[in-house]
Order: sequence, then structure tokens, then C-alpha cells
Amino acid sequence: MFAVSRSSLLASRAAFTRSFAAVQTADKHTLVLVRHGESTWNLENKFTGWYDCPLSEKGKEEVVEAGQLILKEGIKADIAHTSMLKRAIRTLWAVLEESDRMWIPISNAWELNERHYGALQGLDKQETVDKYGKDQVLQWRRSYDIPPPIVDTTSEHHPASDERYAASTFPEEFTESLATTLDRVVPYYNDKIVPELKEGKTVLIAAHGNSLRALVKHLDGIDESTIAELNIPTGTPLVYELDEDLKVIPQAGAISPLQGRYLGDQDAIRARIEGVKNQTK
Ligand SMILES: O=C(O)[C@@H](CO)OP(=O)(O)O
Repeated sequence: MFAVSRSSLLASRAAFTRSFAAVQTADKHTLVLVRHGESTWNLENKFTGWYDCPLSEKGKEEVVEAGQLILKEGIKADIAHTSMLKRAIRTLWAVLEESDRMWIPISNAWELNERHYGALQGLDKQETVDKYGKDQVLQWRRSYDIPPPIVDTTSEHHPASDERYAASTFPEEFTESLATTLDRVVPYYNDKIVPELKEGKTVLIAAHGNSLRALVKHLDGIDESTIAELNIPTGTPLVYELDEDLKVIPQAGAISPLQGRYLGDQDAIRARIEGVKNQTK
């Protein structure tokens, strides 16, 4: 009475294979990027780079709101990555707290740090424009491969003088352009984050304006002149859906040249983007 014909076994195996394949292709690869909330040095309009300033009061509010938006969207991060800098770390903590995901694993990596601003770190952005001119400062801020002036190991801003970077070595004369930032952000994404996405994990990254510009340049295939125009707002979740080859699926409502979409009030987001741009007028 338990005899099952070979054909019905084959038929049920085929049905199982089909439904498994359907589940696999239905698997969404979701990647959420969040730039840290406004920092005290954003507020004071200083070049920040790897300087470890905290969030401002407004920044603390922005990151709570970012977490609430992620919760409301129903996004459940499985794993998170952030930098070695407290403005991004606290942003991640707030987002995880608000979205009730504080238990997920977190990796801290200097590779996700802000672009190092060399000898500009600590300088007032507007005073730097007054001294060197708007064009020069814009080149330092937004050109693809022109780095700001270097710091050497005698500078408090050189990573050699900071124990959190003791496991890594950096050039004695140090600074970063967007291009060299990309050279450490993209390998980190490929080596650490891509395998997690392939496993079907929803990944959350809390990082910085320029480390995220480097990452979206890679994800969205943005060219070198277009990336110069791109500014990332503080404390605003940017959601990417990726296909089975981890190519970006363009999202409705995305602000070009990005194909991921920002969560929240789109007018307020555009105003935040303008605010970043206008830090050097
Ligand atoms: O100062 C910095 O480190 C960055 C981000 O705050 O500034 P900018 O937007 O000028 O690259």
C-alpha cells in the first residue's frame, strides 16, 4: 500500500526543485547604506576625515529617525558593518536600536572610514575657500583623483599616532583622494559583504559621505565626472535591491545617478544634499 511509482517520485522531485528554485530567485538581496548623522565638525563646517568627532544633537535625532524609517519599511538587517569612527558607530547603534536589531553581528573596519583629508583635517571649510579659492577647494573635496595635501607621521592626524589603526600600516605621507578611498572600500565590499549578500543576508552599512560615494560609484557604475556632483545626505537610509548577480535593480523614486532609493521625505532629503554641497560656497 506504500508502493510509490517511479514516475510519481520523479514528478514530486521536479516539483520540489521548481519550488526551491522559485524561492531562490525570490530571495531579495538587500543592502542598506546610511551616512552618519550630522557630526559636531559638520556643524562647525570643518574638514573631518578620520578625526573622531561625535554626533551633534541634530545628528542624534537624524539617526533615530533613520532607524524608524528602516523599521517602518520592514527591513530586517541580519548583519552590519561600520567604520572605526564614533559618528558612524553611534549611527549604527541608533539605527539598530530603533529597528530592534541590536543583537545582530557588527564588524568595525577602517576600510569604511571617511576619506582621510590629509592636512585639511581640522580646517574650517569656508576659511579654506577664502585662502585657496573655491575651485581649488572643490577639487580637493570632489575631484576623483586629486588628493588634499598630505600629513606626515609628526601630525596628530596621521593614523600612526592612533592605536585603533595599530594593526595596519599607512604611508608615512598620508592623504586620500576618492580614487584611493575606492581602492580600500571596494575590496572590503567584495571580500566581506558580497559573500554575506550571496548567503541571502540583509546587510546594513553605516559609514561616511566619501566612503559611501566610493561604494555607490562602484554599485551604480557612476563615471568620474558624474561622481564629482554627488553628495550624500547625513542620517538618511539608502536602500539597494540587488539581483542574483548582485547587480543593482533600479528603484522607483531613486535620485539619479543613484539607483537605490532614499527612505523618508524626498524634499527634506534634497535639502540635506544641497546642505552638504553648500559647505563650500
Ligand atoms: O569633512 C569631511 O570629512 C567630509 C564629510 O563630512 O566633508 P566633505 O563633504 O567636504 O567631503
